[in-house]
Amino acid sequence: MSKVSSPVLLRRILSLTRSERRALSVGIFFLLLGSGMTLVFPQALRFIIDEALGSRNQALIDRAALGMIAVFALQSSSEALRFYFFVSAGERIVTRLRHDLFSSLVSQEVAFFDEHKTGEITSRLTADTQVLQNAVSGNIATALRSGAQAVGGLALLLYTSPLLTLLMLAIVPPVVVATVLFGRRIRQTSRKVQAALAEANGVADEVFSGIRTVRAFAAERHEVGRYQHSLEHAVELSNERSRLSTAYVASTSFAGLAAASVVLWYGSRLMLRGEFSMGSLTSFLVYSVMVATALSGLTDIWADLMRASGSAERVFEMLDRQPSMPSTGGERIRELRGLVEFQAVRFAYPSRPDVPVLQEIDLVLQPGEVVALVGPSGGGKSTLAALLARMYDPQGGRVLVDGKELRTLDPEWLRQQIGSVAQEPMLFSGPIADNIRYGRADATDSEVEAAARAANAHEFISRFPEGYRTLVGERGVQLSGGQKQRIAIARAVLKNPRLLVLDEATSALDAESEHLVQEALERLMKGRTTLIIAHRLSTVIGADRVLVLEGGKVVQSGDHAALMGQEGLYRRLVERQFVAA
Ligand SMILES: Nc1ncnc2c1ncn2[C@@H]1O[C@H](COP(=O)(O)OP(=O)(O)OP(=O)(O)O)[C@@H](O)[C@H]1O
Repeated sequence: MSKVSSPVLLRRILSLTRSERRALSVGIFFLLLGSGMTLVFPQALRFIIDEALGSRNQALIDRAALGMIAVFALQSSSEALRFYFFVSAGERIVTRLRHDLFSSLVSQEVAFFDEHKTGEITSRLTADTQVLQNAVSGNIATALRSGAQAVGGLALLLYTSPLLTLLMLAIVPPVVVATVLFGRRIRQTSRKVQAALAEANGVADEVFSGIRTVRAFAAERHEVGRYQHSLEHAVELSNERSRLSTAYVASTSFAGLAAASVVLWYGSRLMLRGEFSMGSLTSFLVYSVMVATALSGLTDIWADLMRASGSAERVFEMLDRQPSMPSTGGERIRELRGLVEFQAVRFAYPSRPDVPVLQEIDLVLQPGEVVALVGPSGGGKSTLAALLARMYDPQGGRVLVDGKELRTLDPEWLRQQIGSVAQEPMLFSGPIADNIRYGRADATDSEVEAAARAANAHEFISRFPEGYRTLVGERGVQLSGGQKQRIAIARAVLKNPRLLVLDEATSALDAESEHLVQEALERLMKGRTTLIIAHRLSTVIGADRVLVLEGGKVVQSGDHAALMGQEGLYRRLVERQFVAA
């Protein structure tokens, strides 16, 4: 489960702070000042008891009290400043971390997203990084302060009485053993807790994005149950973690306070024998409680850091993950003609490697040719289209454009050459114009409008009071299916690609809408090499060639008329499926 050792992880967590060295140095300065002031306090106490009370001198008592107030004022303001510098640095660190993590996530190959739920991924981005932020801004600061107090306190203890100090230090070895034993288990459990929380997040995310389906099936109670179940798992694990942490913290803090009691006992005997003054014993005790508290604070923080390490492991794992498919780099073809070839292509989805989806596909699309894919559901049509856009790499055979294998081409460039219109186009929240511009951010307003006209979208857009500035919500819910399709077509028009991958909507549009979409698509396909997953008779009739895909193989190919002339799947499909079209 945990592959990295704690020191390596801690070093990596610490390395995050490098960019904030200045702010943190200032924070550490105030931290040391504050801790120093805390250490001065017992000295003042000793002074009051031994000197001022001893000599019954009122003026000395007044001076000592004033001095103490000054010490505390300095200590509190240093603490406040320390807090401010550490927390603000922590915010900046985690912001940068989230940015880097997000960049790494979005550049992962598509197959990665098949294997991970979106909720799980966003949980890494938010929950895990939050735990890290707490570690960086809170725990490290407190650890430094406790460390400074422990070291300073010990030095003063040694100075006051080496013998009592050694007595006190007898607790160190058992505490170290407990730290090592508990630390490891806490970290492992923590990792599991974060994973379980991510799982629960995944469920929530799925339900929210599919809320219409949930509502339609009145499945709210079922989903609440599912969420509850995954939460319970997280709670179980986090209870286990709490048990471990509390047992650890309680036993170590008991050890510390027990040691202080032993010191009190032995110190009192020394005082009775006249070897120790009252003030020294008091200050010694305060120092030992201080050191014990600091040490138990340190163990507390250690437990917290181990928790953070569980999250850190997950975050760093993701941050370091190299996508199996690069997103840039490679050759660019100067004047793309649009010749597409599939040569003996074999493919299975990486998430289900033993289920072959495409088998020995051989296919040539001449520049400008429109090829329609038809076939029974699950036959592999969408998969074939996805391979052309290089969403995945085939396990066998090659896909080429203009004679160059896709793997050798710059993926970013390749995707600029491909326009795609999905069955349910995805619109991003923002103005309509920005959505059309998605494929070409530098397009001018008049270019956007021209594209919308070509896509038969201009008219309905200009009917909105705000025209092209109309906002579409998340997933563009307030637009109809046909309108979304036309926005997606406008996007493709604006991009002006050589290659097109189209997925016709299966859902029936009303006749008017249907006609507008169809017309826009025809305009878009003109002169471009097009692979279209066809659901309408008019599309297959208009295509230069039709391929019938069944069980991942091309079982028939030819134009509509030729295929209708043959006994076979195509004719059956047309008679059955397209009858109504
Ligand atoms: N992301 C994925 N991960 C794993 N398997 C997948 C994935 N997408 C599709 N499949 C599987 O691959 C096979 C082919 O699916 P594909 O979507 O290519 O078929 P299709 O012919 O386009 O079907 P439809 O007409 O219903 O859209 C199916 O068995 C499907 O279960």
